[in-house]
Amino acid sequence: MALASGVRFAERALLRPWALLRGTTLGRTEPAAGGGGDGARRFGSQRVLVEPDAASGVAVMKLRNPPVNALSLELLTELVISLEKLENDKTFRGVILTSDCPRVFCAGLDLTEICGRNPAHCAEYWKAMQELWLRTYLSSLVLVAAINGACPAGGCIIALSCDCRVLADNPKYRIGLNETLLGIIAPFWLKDTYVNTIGHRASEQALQLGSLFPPAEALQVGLVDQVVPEDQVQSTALSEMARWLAVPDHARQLTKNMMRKATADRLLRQRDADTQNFVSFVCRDSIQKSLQAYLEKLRQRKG
Ligand SMILES: CCCCCCCCCC/C=C/CC(=O)SCCNC(=O)CCNC(=O)[C@H](O)C(C)(C)COP(=O)(O)OP(=O)(O)OC[C@H]1O[C@@H](n2cnc3c(N)ncnc32)[C@H](O)[C@@H]1OP(=O)(O)O
Repeated sequence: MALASGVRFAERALLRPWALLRGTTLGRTEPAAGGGGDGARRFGSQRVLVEPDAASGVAVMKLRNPPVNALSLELLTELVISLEKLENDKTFRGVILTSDCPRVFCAGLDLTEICGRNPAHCAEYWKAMQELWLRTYLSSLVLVAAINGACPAGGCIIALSCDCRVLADNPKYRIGLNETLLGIIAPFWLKDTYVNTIGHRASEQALQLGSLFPPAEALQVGLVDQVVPEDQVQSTALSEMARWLAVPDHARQLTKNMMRKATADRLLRQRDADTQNFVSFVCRDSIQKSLQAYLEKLRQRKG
């Protein structure tokens, strides 16, 4: 189903979220393997698998957009809706966000969504990206990122929007904002998220250099909170979750809001201008050429 253009993503998501899904099966509920009662039923969509555990109030949300969980418009939409669904269900207090794709947590923006596309599509795409960031950054739930693969750019931003990050100890699983290496610029709210996590000087250096940090360095700079052997990522994420859930919700939520609201408000105040900046920037011929060359390099690297 083609999406009507010109209508704000957020408005449509609030009014008729299902209409945003193209060829998806969001809302499907099926029993988890070996599961029995309601607490073991999983739901989700084509690209986001949700395994809820009502007893603990924690859901595991798995990104599954193979091969690399690139943030397509569909994946962004499904993530927003799944998160909203859990937020609205008072059974749930926490979400562990992880990947269902081997070796990659999330490859960031789906470059095919902004390469060779018209301005209206780029605008719609960017609004969806803004929406996901706002939802995750301000979520009332405890969000723990169980980073079980490479985590560049937009993938890093999703992880940084969580409250806590556990990274698998594998030198190939690098994390950071590498936009400059693609010839593009992280917008101010990505930069703000970085600064809020690792501080101004470290961000200044890492953003300009487009650094992707291997696990030990990511831990050292403060991009992640724990680095553990790969087979312990989920259990460590659950332990972290327990630590965060031990705090009364209202106190934790108000504190989170106090820490993050100003950063989110900055985007909310200039969301349309940010979209226009993005569109006019990525639609430049020179930027399109850079993106095209980068995609080509990725495709050739494989062979
Ligand atoms: C002045 C005003 C300023 C205005 C603001 C401007 C704002 C600009 C936008 C800023 C935001 C940017 C955020 C981003 O997220 S940009 C995206 C950056 N992402 C990357 O650089 C990651 C690229 N991918 C990789 O490094 C690797 O793929 C990987 C994630 C490490 C995994 O490696 P692996 O070896 O397992 O897999 P392959 O490399 O072989 O990839 C498999 C196929 O997937 C395709 N692919 C990979 N990444 C992407 C992607 N991000 N988008 C689309 N497609 C991707 C790859 O080409 C392979 O495809 P193929 O099978 O067809 O060959």
